[in-house]
Amino acid sequence: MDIRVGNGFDVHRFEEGDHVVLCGVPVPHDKRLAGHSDADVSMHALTDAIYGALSAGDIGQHFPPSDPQWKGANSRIFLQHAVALAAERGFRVTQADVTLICERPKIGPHAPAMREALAGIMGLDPARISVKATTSERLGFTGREEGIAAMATATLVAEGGLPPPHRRRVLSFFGVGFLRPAPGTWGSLAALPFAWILNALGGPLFLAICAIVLFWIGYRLTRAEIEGSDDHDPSWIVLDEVVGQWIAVLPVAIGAAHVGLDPLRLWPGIVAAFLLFRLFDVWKPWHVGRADGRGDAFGLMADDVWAGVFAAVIGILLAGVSHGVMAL
Ligand SMILES: Nc1ccn([C@@H]2O[C@H](COP(=O)(O)O)[C@@H](O)[C@H]2O)c(=O)n1
Ligand SMILES: C[C@@]1(CO)OP(=O)(O)OP(=O)(O)OC[C@H]1O
Repeated sequence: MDIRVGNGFDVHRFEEGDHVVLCGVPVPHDKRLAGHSDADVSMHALTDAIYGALSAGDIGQHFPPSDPQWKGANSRIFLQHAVALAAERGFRVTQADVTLICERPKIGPHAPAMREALAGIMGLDPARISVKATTSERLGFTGREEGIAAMATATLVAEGGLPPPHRRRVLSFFGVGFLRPAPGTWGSLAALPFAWILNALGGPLFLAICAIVLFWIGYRLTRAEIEGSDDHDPSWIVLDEVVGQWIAVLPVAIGAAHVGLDPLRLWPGIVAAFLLFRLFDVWKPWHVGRADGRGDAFGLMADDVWAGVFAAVIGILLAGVSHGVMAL
């Protein structure tokens, strides 16, 4: 694990105006901050803290004040760029601490909204963001209310393993999870041809082993993906549906192997495994709901395992009824 810490500092002077923008939140004031952009001094300090942790220069190098396209720009553009650059290099911002230095306006009442705003921009849990303020005891330029200074610290963590873009490719089953509507259903559908290929390659036991390995991969990658995020069950993660669907279809593969047929010949069984798995995954009865309720990476993967197991058991019962009782 690679942990980096960066700091940032910025100052903007006051000019005539009626509000300031701090951490993305408009705060009523009898002056405004002057700058080439929206002069969000706190967001600039935080952006620089992230660039600092990455040893990636500073905000002025990425967004030169001489460039007219940044005139009046919303500073979230700068912060988002820094977070994206971190992700590109395999880092996730896990914590940020911002201190504003000014006599006025009072920051305390706006701090919760500021934390929320930064969290939204950075895709981070607000609990991992701090916004605080101090006066400078009327000393210096901040004490004379000529401007606002801000300092910030950011912690970045690279987990090792797959960098985030590749991780997302795997977790979304190579983009299937981004199909809309019903990404889980698309994930289940996409799982079926791969189940057929794996079964053709090594039989039902090989398919079962692949499901176990994929569960472990999905768990590790999901844990890395949702750690520090407030979304603990992103809908685009469908690797769990792939594992569940493979489990659901296992009895069909075993049955086909038993009678020496291609599983495709048992297509009603495959359709039943698909529909039953979707039913249990959406309905979330008993263990499925309990696993889902854990709200962690293990639960995200395990609820589909249970849905797959339920679908497999009901599938076996239905097969028993149709072949045994009804002699179809
Ligand atoms: N612009 C500011 C400045 C300060 N605060 C809050 O007031 C507390 C006391 O400030 P000191 O400079 O005397 O330490 C400070 O801890 C902040 O909570 C503020 O909200 N806005
Ligand atoms: C943000 C940029 C963007 O043009 O301009 P300013 O709003 O003036 O902010 P500052 O922190 O002085 O400098 C960085 C610039 O890159």
